[in-house]
Amino acid sequence: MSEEEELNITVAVRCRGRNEKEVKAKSSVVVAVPDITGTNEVSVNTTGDTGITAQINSKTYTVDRVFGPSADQSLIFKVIAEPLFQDFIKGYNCTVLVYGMTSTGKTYTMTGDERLYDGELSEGAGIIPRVLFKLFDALDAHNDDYMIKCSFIELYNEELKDLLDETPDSSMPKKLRIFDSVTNLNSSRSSSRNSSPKPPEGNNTTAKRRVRANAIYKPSRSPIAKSTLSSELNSAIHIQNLQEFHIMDAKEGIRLLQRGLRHRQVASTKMNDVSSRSHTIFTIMLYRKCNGESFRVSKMNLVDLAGSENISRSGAQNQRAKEAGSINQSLLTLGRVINSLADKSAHIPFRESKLTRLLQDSLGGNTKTALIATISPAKINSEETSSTLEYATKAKNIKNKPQVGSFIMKDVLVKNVTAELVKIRSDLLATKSKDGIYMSQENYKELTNELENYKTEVQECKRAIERLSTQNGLISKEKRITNEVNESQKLKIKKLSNNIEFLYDKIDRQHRNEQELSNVVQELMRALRTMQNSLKVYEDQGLRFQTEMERVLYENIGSFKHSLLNEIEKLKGTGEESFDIDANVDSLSKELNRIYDFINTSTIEICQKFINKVSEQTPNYLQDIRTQVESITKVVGSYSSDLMMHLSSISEEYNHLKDYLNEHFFKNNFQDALDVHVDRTYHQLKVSANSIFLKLREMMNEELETNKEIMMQSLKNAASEVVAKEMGLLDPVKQAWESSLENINECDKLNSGFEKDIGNVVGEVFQRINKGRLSSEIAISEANSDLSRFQGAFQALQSNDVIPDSMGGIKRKHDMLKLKVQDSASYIEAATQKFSEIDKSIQGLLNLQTVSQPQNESRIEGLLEQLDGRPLKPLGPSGKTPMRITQGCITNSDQLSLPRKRAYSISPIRELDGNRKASSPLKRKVAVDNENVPFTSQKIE
Ligand SMILES: Nc1ncnc2c1ncn2[C@@H]1O[C@H](COP(=O)(O)OP(=O)(O)OP(=O)(O)O)[C@@H](O)[C@H]1O
Repeated sequence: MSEEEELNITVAVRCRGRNEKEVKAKSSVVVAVPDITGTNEVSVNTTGDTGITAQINSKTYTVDRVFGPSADQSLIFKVIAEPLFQDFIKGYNCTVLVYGMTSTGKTYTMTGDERLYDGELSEGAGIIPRVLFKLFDALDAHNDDYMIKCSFIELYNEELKDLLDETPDSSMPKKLRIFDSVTNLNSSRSSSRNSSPKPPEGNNTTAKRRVRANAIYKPSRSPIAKSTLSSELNSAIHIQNLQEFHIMDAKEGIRLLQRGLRHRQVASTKMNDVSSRSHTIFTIMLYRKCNGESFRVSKMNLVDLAGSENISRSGAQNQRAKEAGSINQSLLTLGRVINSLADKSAHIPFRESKLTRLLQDSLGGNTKTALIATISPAKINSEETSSTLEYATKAKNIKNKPQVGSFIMKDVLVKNVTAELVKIRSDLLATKSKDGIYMSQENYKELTNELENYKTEVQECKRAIERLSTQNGLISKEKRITNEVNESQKLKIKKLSNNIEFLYDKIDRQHRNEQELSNVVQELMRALRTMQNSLKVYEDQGLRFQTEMERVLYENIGSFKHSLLNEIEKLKGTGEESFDIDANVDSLSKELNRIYDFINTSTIEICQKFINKVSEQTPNYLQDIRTQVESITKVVGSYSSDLMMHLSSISEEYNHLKDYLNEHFFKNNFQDALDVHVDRTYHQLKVSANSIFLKLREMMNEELETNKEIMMQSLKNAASEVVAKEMGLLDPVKQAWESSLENINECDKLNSGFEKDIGNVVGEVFQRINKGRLSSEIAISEANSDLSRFQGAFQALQSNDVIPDSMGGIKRKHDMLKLKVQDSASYIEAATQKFSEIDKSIQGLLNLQTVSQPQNESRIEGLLEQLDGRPLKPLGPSGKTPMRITQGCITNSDQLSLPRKRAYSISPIRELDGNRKASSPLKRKVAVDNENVPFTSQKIE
């Protein structure tokens, strides 16, 4: 490689396996890398898709080398660090950087396990320990003269710190300052950017001095005078006050590394338990004899950058956030520097941060540089992973012009080292001459003061320790007691928690019970409403039924009565008009049938509806039914008594008629038959009606009796009792429980009691419901059987042929009577004529009386005696002649040309003329033929 040849920065990616946190978070692997190495591509699928879409949504980055989770420390060293190391020992300045988000393995890669095991490194050792060991191995193998110095700096919050500085805390460590060196030993190779002013202490940096180091030179382990040698380097950057330590072997280098690491800023973050919060640079300076009198100077910077994480994701707060801010600020500038270098910009913003100033020579300078980007494979870090890879691929474009380092002449080197040695030796001599302790007066005083201060502090500390020990004893005792209390409280809490769980369970169950009860109550209310509606309908129907019954009965009874009265009137009249009992009897019969039908239909309908409703609804509303049925029963009772009244009034009317007929017309055996029929008919009617209503009433009563006190009331009581108890007990229990845990036990007891009660009550309710349902079912079946009995009764009533027979008999008898009445009427008519004739004769006789009174009188009397032999009765107030029909036989058949048949004697009682003497009765004897009325009166002589 020619010295002026440009060389790209080597960029490698190291992807670790998923760590514990990522596995716990079930964050999938979104980074595709080989298991160990073998490719230069890495792809990230930020969407987390799988399959083909994963490939489509993946982004691939190309770098120089990619290492997977199984790539070990030795492989990384071998592939990335060793080539640079080889260049380093050849005299090139080299830099290895690790960059990446927190917890991705930067420190692991750069330092790893730096401990020695039996003087050997472990497998986990990172680049720095490996370089140290490799370096001495290589140099010793070549048997060259060399000198090695190390420094270790940290950049934390934009402040530089010498990690190897062991200045006591009491004395202020000297501040490190960065200077751009203009005194390059090899000015022709110096960077054009190295134009900063010369550092103040750079007085020994004489240009281009060639020093031949002595091969036997063994530098002291004490730090070389500050800035003495560093100022002579051809480094572009000079750090004032930085201590550099000679090391004789790798172990010394390891110890320095460990010393520096102890001083490093670490903190625990959300993402890394031991997170490096700073950028560190471990620098190894190699002075290696190249030819004759000169030594080649080369430097190796091993840079562990702080995490490039997102502040919010790292959980950084306050100090951590500030750190993250400045870390990110430095990295941001680094990114801009990388971008500018990659884009070959005219201005490279190295001076914008200390980090970029320190790395100035490594990036785009004459250093050989490798960048290892560390990444996480997990999806949760995919954003940062992409960002890291963006950086890495950008950095890959940076070109450096690596150059072999500067030289230092052996004599200069020896002179400087000798001067240092002399100083150390004089110090040593002075120390020996003063009994092993040398110190300036000033230092001694300072130290004595410090010692006194320390003593005082120690005394104070002792007292504080004693105080604290006493306190500690007390606290320990208290702690023990508290622990015991805690334990017992924990037990109590556990117990209480169990109780609470148990109570929650109970409350849940109670809620469910409440819910069920409220559903039952709602059901009951619904059933009640339905029943009320149904009963309203029943009431209406009952009323309509009653009204209709009353109407029908009144109408029929009235019309029947009316027609009877008419007939009677007719009979009482002249007898000329015949009365039509047929029609009345027919209409009565029809009306009765209609009433029966109506009663039958209505009752069946009512009963059917009732039964349907009873069947439909739960038995719980029977109490209401009972009330309603009671009212129906009352209505029916009153209707029944009304009916009975009507029937008795009908019966009375019939009795009147019967009496009348008995008294005035029927003096024969028909009356008995008529009586029997009439009585039987009305008895039938009465019996049927009574039986209908008795049955109805019986049915209702039975219904009520059976279901009495069982259903509605008990269930209602039970339900309200349960709800009241529930509500009464639940609220206090809840409140008591919430207000105090101590009450929980009490609540528990109450709840147990309550649970028992409610169990009993609910059991009772269910028993009653079952009982009620059974009773209801029995009642329904009984009602059904009653209904069928009832229907049977109606059918029997309807198919009763006694009534029509009776009616037929009545009719026939009536016909017969009618004929007789007609006969009677004809007879009466004939008799009237006869009477007229007799009257005329009497008139004649009376006229004659004036002529021969005594004679006439005796003749009339004789005549009258011939007629009847009865005295004449005075006339009634109506002026009509009352008649009496007496069944008998005509005794004197010779006097009348009538067949010897049944005869009726008519005894008209006429009002006598005022002239006529009351004491002279007229007697007549009339013979009547049944069929014809050939009526002949005896001539009065
Ligand atoms: N490739 C790896 N193989 C095995 N363990 C690893 C690997 N990379 C990282 N680790 C482990 O992961 C943990 C975090 O790594 P490390 O501290 O090196 O991360 P970091 O990038 O330096 O984080 P920070 O920026 O916070 O300092 C450590 O316990 C380390 O041992």
